[in-house]
Order: sequence, then C-alpha cells, then structure tokens
Amino acid sequence: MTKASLPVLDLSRIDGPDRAQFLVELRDAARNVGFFYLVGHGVPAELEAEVRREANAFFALPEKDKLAVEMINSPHFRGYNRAGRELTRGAPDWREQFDVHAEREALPQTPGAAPWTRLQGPNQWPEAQPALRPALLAWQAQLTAVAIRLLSAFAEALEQPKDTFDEITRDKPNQSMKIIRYPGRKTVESDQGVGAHKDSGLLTLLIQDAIGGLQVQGENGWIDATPIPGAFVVNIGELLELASNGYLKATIHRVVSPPEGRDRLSIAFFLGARLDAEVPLLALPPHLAAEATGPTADPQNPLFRNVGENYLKGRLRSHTDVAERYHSDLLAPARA
Ligand SMILES: O=C(O)CCC(=O)C(=O)O
Ligand SMILES: [Fe+2]
Repeated sequence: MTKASLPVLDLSRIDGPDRAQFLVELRDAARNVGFFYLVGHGVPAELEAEVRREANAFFALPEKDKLAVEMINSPHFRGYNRAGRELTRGAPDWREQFDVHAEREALPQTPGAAPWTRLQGPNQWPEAQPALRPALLAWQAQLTAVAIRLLSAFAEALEQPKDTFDEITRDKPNQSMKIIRYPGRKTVESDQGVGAHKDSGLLTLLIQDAIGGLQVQGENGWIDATPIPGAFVVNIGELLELASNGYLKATIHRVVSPPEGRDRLSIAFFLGARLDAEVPLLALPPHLAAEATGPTADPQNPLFRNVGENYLKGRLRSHTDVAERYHSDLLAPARA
C-alpha cells in the first residue's frame, strides 16, 4: 500500500467517543498543511460514481454541444471553457472545464447595485445531456452539507461557538463547482494543468481519478496529493485563512498535466460565504491567537473582507473574455 502524503481524517469520528481528538487532528492538519484527505463523509458512493460518469460523458460530447454552453454566453461566469481559456496569474491553464454555481435567479441590475450582484444567476446546461443537471446539483447539495459540517467542526476546533460560520453561509452560500479534464501534453510543452494558486472560498472538496497530478506546496517542496479512492481532498480557502487571522492555512497548489496520451478528470467543489457577507475576524483564545500571524500578504492578490467583491475580483481576472464582454465598465473605470 502506498503511504498517504497528506493527513487522512475520518469525519465519522466527530460523532464518536474520540471527537475531541478528531478536532485536534483536524485543526493541526488545516494549520500545518492546509490539505487533508477526508473519509467517512457519508456521501453515497453511487452518487459519486454517477457524477463521474456524467462528467466523463460531458467531455465526450461533440464539440458543438460543449460550445453551446460556453462561458462567454454567461455574464454570471457559468459554463464551458476550452483548454487555455482560463488564466492563472496570467498564464493559460491546460484544462477544459464546466463551471456550475448555485442555481439562483439573476439579481435585478438597478442603478447603483453592487457589482458583485452580477455574479448571481442561472447556470447553463447542455441540452444534449439532460442527466448532467440532476447529478451535479445533487452533488452540490451533498457537498454543501459536508462542508458546512466541517466548518462547524473548525469553529469548535478553534474554540468558537459552533454556529460561528452560520451567519456567513446561511441559506445562500456561494457554492461553485467545476468538472475538469486535463488533457495530456508532450513534455516539451508547458506542464501547467492549473498554475500555482490558493482557492478563494472557505473550503474546497475535490474528487479525482487515478491519474494524479495535484501537488501541494510543502515546506520542502511539492507534495503529491496521490489519489485515494472514496476520499475527498479537502483544502482551506483564503476566506477561512482571513477569518482565522492566518491560523488556518490556504495552501498553494497546482496541477501538473498528465503525459501525452492520458488525461485526468477531477471534480472540485468550492464552498464560499454568502456574497453579501463580510468575513468576520474570529476572537481566538490566547494560545491559538499567539500562533495566528495574519493571512499571507500577496501584493498581486489583495484580499477583501467583502465576500462578493473578493469573488468578483477573481472571476474577472481568471476569465478575461467574459469580463471584457459583459463587465468592461468594471475593468476600465471611466476617467473624469
Ligand atoms: O484538479 C485539481 O486537482 C485541482 C483543481 C484546482 O486546484 C482548482 O480548480 O482550484
Ligand atoms: Fe485550487
């Protein structure tokens, strides 16, 4: 058996006799590595298998069916992107992907509406694959519930009231999801499947196939997040780092493209806070506060406590074509 490169945590322990020990291990994993595998999460294996099947079927659709739901059709940043379309730190990611967010109606764009209100709106769904929608929305609902359980466990592990994160996630958390296919590449080409980055939300839960390629920045270099069947790879996003004043770590990670002739599938679920929320600063007890040295400052990517504003900034930067088509007023403020 291969040795796991990242900690493995069993969420079912939270209801058992060693709950306290589980919370310590959860806190340590999120603090020291910022990444762990989650087992015992209770999401049915049949649903996972169905979601994988539908995701693979989507990428196998004729190109015209995928292009019918291209993200450039959506001011709300939903839909399909061909490989090379999304940028990480200005460089193209070699992955094709389909983005689905919370399924909500667009907010009225009255004069003076905050720019982030443009993010809310319907998803695009391929007419050629009616089974994709129910599978992905069921996945979104299940993973939202797991992520909310984890958040309440983090609140407890940080010695906060268990409902600490309820206010910023209640009813309308910013769920987002990507099904992703990384095509193989010749070694002479760039190997950027997705460039090194932090995730912008609270928590990310990811499943992948057996190919591998996800790497996590550790103290001594990149650590492979080797696939473990049935386990989610979980990582801390920038909003949780911000709320905990840097006690919990949003760790940098990347995906290296598979070699030519192979390809990799992953499905990432990102739980964000409500777009109308402000990220609180938790009052940590002194023994934890002593180790909370502030979120890592990144001059290229300043963080905003206003969740909607923070999320919109990332979307505009990653999807410059959508930004230019629908949101050019936000890119180039009119000069007086
Ligand atoms: O595909 C993966 O394994 C990771 C994807 C990722 O990091 C992201 O989309 O933010
Ligand atoms: Fe990521």
